[in-house]
Amino acid sequence: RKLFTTPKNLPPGPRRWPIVGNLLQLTHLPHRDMAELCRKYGPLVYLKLGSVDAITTDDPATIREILLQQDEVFASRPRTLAAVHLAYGCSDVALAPLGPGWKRMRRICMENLLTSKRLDSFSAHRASEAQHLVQDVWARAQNGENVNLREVLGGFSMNNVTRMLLGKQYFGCGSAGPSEAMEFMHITHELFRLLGVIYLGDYLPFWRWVDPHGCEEKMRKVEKQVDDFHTKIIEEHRKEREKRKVSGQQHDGDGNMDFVDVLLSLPGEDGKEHMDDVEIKALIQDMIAAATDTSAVTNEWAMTEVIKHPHVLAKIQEELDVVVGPNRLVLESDLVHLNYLRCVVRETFRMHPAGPFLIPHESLQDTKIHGYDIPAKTRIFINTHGLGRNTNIWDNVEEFRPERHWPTDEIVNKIEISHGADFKILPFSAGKRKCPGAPLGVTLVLMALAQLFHCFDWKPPKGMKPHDIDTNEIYGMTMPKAHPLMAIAKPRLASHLYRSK
Ligand code: HEM
Repeated sequence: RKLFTTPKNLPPGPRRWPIVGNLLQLTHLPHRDMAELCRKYGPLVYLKLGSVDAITTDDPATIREILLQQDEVFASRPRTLAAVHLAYGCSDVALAPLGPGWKRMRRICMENLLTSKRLDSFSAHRASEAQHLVQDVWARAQNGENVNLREVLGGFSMNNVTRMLLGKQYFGCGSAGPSEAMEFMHITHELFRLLGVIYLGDYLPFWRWVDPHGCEEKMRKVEKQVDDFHTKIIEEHRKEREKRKVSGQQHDGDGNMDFVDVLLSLPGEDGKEHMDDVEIKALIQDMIAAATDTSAVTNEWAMTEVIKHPHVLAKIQEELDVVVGPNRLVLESDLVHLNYLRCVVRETFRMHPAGPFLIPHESLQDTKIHGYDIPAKTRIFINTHGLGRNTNIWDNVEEFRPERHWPTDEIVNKIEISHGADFKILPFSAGKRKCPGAPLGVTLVLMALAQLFHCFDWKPPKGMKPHDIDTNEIYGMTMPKAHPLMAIAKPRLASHLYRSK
């Protein structure tokens, strides 16, 4: 067939081996390998991963071309085995291919779950979780313990998300109970891990039949556990609704409804009275996966960099002392005024983006970028980690310097924490697939950081200097720090503020 087809003018890239293509050139940190390839071959690089065509880029103009100019072509998702097993056959939002199914599920999210009105209705929950975070760290600080920031920040994100989605708190005084919390944590961790794995069976069809590490078997096991968990949650909610109906009790408005309640009350497709359980489960599953890990990972990185740079901590606290003062805790309404902290978050996203490759996109048809041929079904690795360290657009890329985001030429109203018109950072992506939870994500990140820096001084554990703290990462769907961040917290406000309800 090769003799009769016109050879494709593919983007430049490394030499490929038969069958495996470039798969063996990728290490356990593929975002770093791909950034290296962009340095060598240019802003757009072609790779053959087994039988799959792939391109990668860390260049703002090329990213804009893919996510905005050619959004229709590149906004689909590959049907990976993890997506099939762990996202209800790709019937969710995040891993669904572009099409009417994705469009409908995304609209349900945008119009019913992630509206500002709905998010506002959970502000009291968020305030109580912020208070709980402060009390938790305070208790640990009183005992002179090192604080495991991964644990406390993970608990904060998880509780916020599960209270909003499922009406349950998993950690702390009102929690659902230790065994249920452990079960939930275990399932979600395993799910994240499997979603992040580059599974060879997706690239080399024969590998799937051999599956020497039993990867697909593990996916099936987690698929079943997740489904049992969601079935239980839906049944509990149905029973509650039934009880309320029998006792004639009403929700006061829909302000008290968690996401499962909302989804149970929505009509289904084609005139059905209700949405299917599978659709509800897929959406809930998506929201838990998309919201918890991203915000917790970002917070741990921000804390890491700030504790490594004491002068940054001092500047954040200076701002907090002016905006909030020493006599109360931070409120959500303060967050828009914390511009230096907002620069810290932008700088964190530059150096440690939560999704190093966003969620991989896939092209729907043959197209061209910069004159090169891009075949249909090409997998797109937009390298946000490489973008933040691209020396063509950033100076001193390894230096954590929030000031670089402070505008020089205008009066600062509010520092935006998104990609910005120049596409130099891309924490929430852009175009059709951009993150629909960005406002909530930004609030969760800013709130946790503002509370922790306002209430406490932070130092590395005894015997360590700030610059000893490591910043190694682990690759996955999200990219956490390799080792949990431990630090010493010293309260800096009057003690009654830590105890108040
Ligand atoms: C700091 C927090 C967060 C970060 C950094 C983040 C980042 C991202 C990124 C990079 C994507 C992939 C976009 C693409 O593939 O082009 C994404 C997708 C998504 N995010 Fe977020 N996110 C965060 C919080 C949230 C929250 C709180 C929710 C919902 C409650 C959420 C829901 C989603 C969904 C549903 C998608 C899939 C969108 C689609 O495929 O159409 N995210 N997010």
